[in-house]
Amino acid sequence: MSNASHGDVPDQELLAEQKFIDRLYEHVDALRSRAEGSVQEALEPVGTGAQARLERDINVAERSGLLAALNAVDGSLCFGRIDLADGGDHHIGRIGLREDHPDGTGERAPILVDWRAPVARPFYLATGHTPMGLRRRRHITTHGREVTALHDELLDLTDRERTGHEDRTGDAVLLAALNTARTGRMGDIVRTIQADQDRIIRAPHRGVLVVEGGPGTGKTAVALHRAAYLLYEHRELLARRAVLIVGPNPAFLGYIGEVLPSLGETGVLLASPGELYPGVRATGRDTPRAAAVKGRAEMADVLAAVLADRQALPDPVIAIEHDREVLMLDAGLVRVARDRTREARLPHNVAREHFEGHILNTLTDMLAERIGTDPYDGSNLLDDSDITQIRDELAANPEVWTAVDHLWPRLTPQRLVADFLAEPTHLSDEDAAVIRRTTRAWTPADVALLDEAAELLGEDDRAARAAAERERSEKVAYAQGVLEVSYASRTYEFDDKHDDDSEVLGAHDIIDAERMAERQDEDDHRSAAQRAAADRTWAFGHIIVDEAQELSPMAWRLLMRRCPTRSMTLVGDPAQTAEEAGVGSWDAILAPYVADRWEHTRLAVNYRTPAEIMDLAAAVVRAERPGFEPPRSVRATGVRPWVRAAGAQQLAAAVADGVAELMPREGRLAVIAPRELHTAIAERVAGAAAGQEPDLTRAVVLLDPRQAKGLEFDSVLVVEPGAFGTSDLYVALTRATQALGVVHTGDLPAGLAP
Ligand SMILES: Nc1ncnc2c1ncn2[C@@H]1O[C@H](COP(=O)(O)OP(=O)(O)OP(=O)(O)O)[C@@H](O)[C@H]1O
Repeated sequence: MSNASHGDVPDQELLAEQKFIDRLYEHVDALRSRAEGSVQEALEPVGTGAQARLERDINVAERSGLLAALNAVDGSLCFGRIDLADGGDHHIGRIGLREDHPDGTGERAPILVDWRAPVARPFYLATGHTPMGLRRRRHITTHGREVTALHDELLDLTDRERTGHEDRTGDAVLLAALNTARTGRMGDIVRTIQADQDRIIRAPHRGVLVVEGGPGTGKTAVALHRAAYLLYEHRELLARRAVLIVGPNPAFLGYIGEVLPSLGETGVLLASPGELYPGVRATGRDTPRAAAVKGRAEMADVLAAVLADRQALPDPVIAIEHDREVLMLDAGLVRVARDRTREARLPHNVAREHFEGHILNTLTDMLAERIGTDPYDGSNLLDDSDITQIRDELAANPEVWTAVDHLWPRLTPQRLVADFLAEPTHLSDEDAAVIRRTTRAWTPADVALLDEAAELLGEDDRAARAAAERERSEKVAYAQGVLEVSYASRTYEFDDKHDDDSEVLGAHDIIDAERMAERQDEDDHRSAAQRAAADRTWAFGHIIVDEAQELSPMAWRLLMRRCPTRSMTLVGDPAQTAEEAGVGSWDAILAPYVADRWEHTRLAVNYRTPAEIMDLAAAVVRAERPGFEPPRSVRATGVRPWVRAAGAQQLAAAVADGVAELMPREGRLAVIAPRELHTAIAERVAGAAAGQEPDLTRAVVLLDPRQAKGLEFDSVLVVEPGAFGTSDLYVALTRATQALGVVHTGDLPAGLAP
């Protein structure tokens, strides 16, 4: 709330900001109604001409992109202002806006600076020691379109002017954000990005950037804001190639799903590792052991060996009847054909054509020798055209194809992996038993195997590709012409940069000629992210992986294939590793792909968990690893967490009491308990959301420790901590922003016991 008290005297500073914000919204409303009108217009039927349809597509893409961005930022458009030491100021907001210059020259002057623009950077980094040319930084708090508070920090310590809104400690806005009741959906942090976070968000590093930090250090927030920043900074490339954000499970992706739209960005694909194989929904669940076996790097070799077994040899011969002759394909002949085919080092399905050729040649030679040999001198009486005719006739014999199908079958990834999981080979008996499949459902760990299989098999689509390529080059030439027209007529002012080749969302920026040509197909109006979701071989412009410590080596192989440029941001915390399948160190993850060419950064301040709770959580880890250092909590609340014993029969009742006690007036509470207790607890805690993907926006949510990963709540009640492993317990204890209780019947783990 406003920190200035002026009695009945209107606060001039507030009034001035309100006037400015009103002007911004007038501008936005005008832009919006123009954009709405033109989307409508652009959607009007346009006849059947290719050119008309293409122009309509450009218009719809361009205008609806602008509209979506304007809608997304409504209500929190502008949140800051910087006053420069040499006069002048800039307002900072979620998007940049320009308006007509008052001098009527037709110039368009920036009135709101996008938070990602270089001009806005001092807003996040300037300090009294390093003012970066600033005199003052102002945080503007709004409720809807109304300005409700201002917080000013003087950065020029010699300046005597006061506004009446001074924030002496400089952290009032941050602390208010941290103490706000949670909604069950992660919010953006664009108003209060801290300097160490800003450096990561804007890191110019183009390769792999690893961001490590303990619970609540803002790793997820930073990763998402980095995505938004990169989309701004490299809009042309990234809008075309899309950004992929990988999170541990669909519930987590739902939790973070609103952050980027609130920053005006929608061209991003969010997916969990189980969603990365188009056409497959991984609804099954593996045991941790099975996921670990399936995730091992050796599985790549195992699958290759499994596939090699499918390139069979006759046992002992295959007899083919042809033209009253019987041709015998024996193991020796087929081995030669197989070795020659393998030498080409092509994926299995692509290599099949070679194998067919070798087998046909073998049979042709056999037959030619049999029917064409001169009985007197042993020479062959057949000429080339006879040989060709024999070959053609053999190629028309279905028995030949039955043999080829047996010896070198065409396979889909699904077939190969399903057969392997039904009867696993090339593994120890113990590992085979662990992964043998009992249901038909695919699991997230299977997805990496399917992807590996798809690589090994390849797709024999050369004929289709050649035809598509011919057609496409004609369209590209045509689309290039249309784009040139679009570039010449770029107009609108969704921009705060002065140079003209920056961030305007023009058709020329978001779509290049090739993509435009593809889009020309009447029913393909998909965005890059949508196209990427449907294409296993899509190469993303950038990949962000959250909870990166959980991914298995096989999952890394899949992700690295999706990002040939290795432009990636990986965030994680090895101390929170839950999955057996997870890789132990960044080195182990990255060495096979980028050797040591990756950067490591660390976040050390915990913005979520108050110091009192963090002390307890750290004690649990220290009991196992004495030197363990948790991140430093940015605030203390004075509220101590409590630990209570309950009788075995009273556990559910004690949980219900704990919930009543910890229930925040506003906000969310989570009960984190072993899954086998969920039914009993749900009976006592009315209205709690539960299940595989519980609705996190409900007041009370019942989770197991794995589901709690990455989430946060105002209050948390941890039940039966003795049943959790150390890292799961560490995760569970660090989810609360305000209050924590623990209820147990059994022994307490070391660190929690008094
Ligand atoms: N600069 C900031 N301003 C306001 N809130 C912040 C800031 N940085 C982080 N937060 C908040 O702190 C909380 C924790 O952030 P986040 O979930 O990104 O942490 P994390 O490192 O991913 O945690 P974990 O590893 O425990 O999942 C979130 O509510 C986030 O909005």
